[in-house]
Amino acid sequence: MKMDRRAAQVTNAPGGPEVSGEPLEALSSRPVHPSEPAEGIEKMKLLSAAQTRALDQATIQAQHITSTDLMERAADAVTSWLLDELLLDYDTAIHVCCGPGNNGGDGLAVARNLHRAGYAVQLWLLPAARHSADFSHQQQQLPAELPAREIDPNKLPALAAGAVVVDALFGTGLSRPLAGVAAALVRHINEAGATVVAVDMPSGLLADAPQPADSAVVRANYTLSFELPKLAFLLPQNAGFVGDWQLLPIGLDPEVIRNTPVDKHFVTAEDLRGRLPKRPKFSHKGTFGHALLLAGSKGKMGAAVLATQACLRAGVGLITTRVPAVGYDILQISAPEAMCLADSASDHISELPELTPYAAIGIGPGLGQHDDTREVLHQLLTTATVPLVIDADALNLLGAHPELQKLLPPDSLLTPHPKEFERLVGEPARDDYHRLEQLRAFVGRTSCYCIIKGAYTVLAAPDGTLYFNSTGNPGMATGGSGDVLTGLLLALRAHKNLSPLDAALLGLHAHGRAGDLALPHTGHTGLLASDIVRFIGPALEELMSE
Ligand SMILES: NC(=O)C1=CN([C@@H]2O[C@H](COP(=O)(O)OP(=O)(O)OC[C@H]3O[C@@H](n4cnc5c(N)ncnc54)[C@H](OP(=O)(O)O)[C@@H]3O)[C@@H](O)[C@H]2O)[C@@H](O)CC1
Ligand SMILES: Nc1ncnc2c1ncn2[C@@H]1O[C@H](COP(=O)(O)OP(=O)(O)O)[C@@H](O)[C@H]1O
Ligand SMILES: [K+]
Repeated sequence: MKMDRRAAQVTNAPGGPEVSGEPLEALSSRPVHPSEPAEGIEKMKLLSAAQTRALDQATIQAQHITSTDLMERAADAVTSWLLDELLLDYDTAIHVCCGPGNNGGDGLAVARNLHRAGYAVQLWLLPAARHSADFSHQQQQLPAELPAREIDPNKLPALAAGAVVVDALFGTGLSRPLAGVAAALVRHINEAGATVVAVDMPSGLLADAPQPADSAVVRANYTLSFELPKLAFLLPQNAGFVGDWQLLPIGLDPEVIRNTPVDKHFVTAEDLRGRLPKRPKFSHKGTFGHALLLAGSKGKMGAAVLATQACLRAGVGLITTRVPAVGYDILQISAPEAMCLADSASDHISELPELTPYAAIGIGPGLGQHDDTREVLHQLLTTATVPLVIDADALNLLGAHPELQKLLPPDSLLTPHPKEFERLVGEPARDDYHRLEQLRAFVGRTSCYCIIKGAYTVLAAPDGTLYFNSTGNPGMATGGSGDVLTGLLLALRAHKNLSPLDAALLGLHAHGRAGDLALPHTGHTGLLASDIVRFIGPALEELMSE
């Protein structure tokens, strides 16, 4: 079976265990009402560990197969990946470490497959009082020439740096932090310098909740998960455990997946393709809306320029950009397609223009936090009747003056990075899971859409449903990328045939995709925000209806 090429990859950002918190599932049962999400955004649901186990069982029933059959599919997929992607040599030492449950059962079947194919497998079992039925079945299938040795805590296996370790200790059945021999073995694996491939989950990592700070968790180079990603893979704090993650299809039942209610999605190109209306033959600039952008201050005019250019490249009909007087020439020269309204103040924006002509309004990039500008934001929040996109210093002003948050028109779209989000809610997050709860509470309180930017930017809809973006790359971690996103989102919010949710999802996807399309021309290091602007057009074209 071949690897699913849809899989995204995690950057190897510094990651590590952080402080523990209340499990996300427990917290999320409070304010959130898992609802059917936007029609059709369902290709990659993020299931809880319990839902994943239920899906395995439901697949077994629906397809009239045994749990062993499903395990064999999983083991075949892992074996093929190891052979095709890791390009194992026959003399590479492969250590398969198995726990007592079905994750261990997967490992036993992988070890058997590799042994039969002629590879140098050593099989290690964690001592346990009980084993799952499928584990025991797999153990009986082992050929006599493949001995399974029990791990001796006083003599842990010697793992050479060039070896491959297949971590099949624990998967979705992890019920508590690892201790004793399991924890010792995990720490031993982490120190060995071998290539570590985790089956389904890095052992010790929970699928959907944080574990205590000092827990033993496998630090995998690769995590091979089945069919659907897990929430844990998308959070920066777990990057050092998960490594590059890949999804291997094992034929889990699509009907059951469709009927499983979730409140978290991993949004793929497949979900969004065709959602951007094609430009009609007889369209004119009025068809695509007139956007107003309030941006820039002395020394930060680049933000206004990038957001304006991005808005234009994202197909807005017209854009007018309000800038301080100092920015007038700069904007007119660098974005000749835009109209420019200069403020009477030289260095900051001090007056709100007449709002009647506009279909959507963006505010924030390079704005500064002058008192006059705060007053402009206040007036905007109280008078605007069209969609708002709020970014950067406009968010910082909302954080510094929380009373303004009560004025946010419903369905506004806020675009903070984690630090801006912290200022907005006025409290640091304990960890990435807690931050998601803060995000859900914020959108619930304000009836707005809000994202938190990052490698997997997450969008929260007012009902608390979370949508993780799947595009983008670390080259985009560069000044101005966020300004480009604001301009792009503004254009899509000005589009009269897009819902607020579709505009946000399309914008996030196209932004990351534009960064991905720029990459072959620039490399990660040389990628600039203006390169993202250049590829917005092609990125949006991929999402356009026929
Ligand atoms: N279902 C299917 O058909 C398919 C499932 N698949 C595979 O199954 C995996 C899930 O298997 P699973 O449910 O058996 O759980 P698993 O992760 O092996 O661990 C459970 C065992 O560990 C124990 N245990 C838990 N925490 C512990 C701790 N901290 N320290 C020590 N022990 C601990 C726990 O014992 P208990 O909690 O009862 O004490 C129990 O014995 C999944 O990730 C995928 O790889 C695939 O083959 C596809 C088909
Ligand atoms: N490692 C990464 N992978 C994918 N996208 C990234 C990564 N780092 C940053 N980005 C994207 O780049 C943008 C950065 O935004 P922001 O932090 O506001 O930058 P700035 O304030 O400089 O404009 C966000 O859209 C974010 O999702
Ligand atoms: K594992």
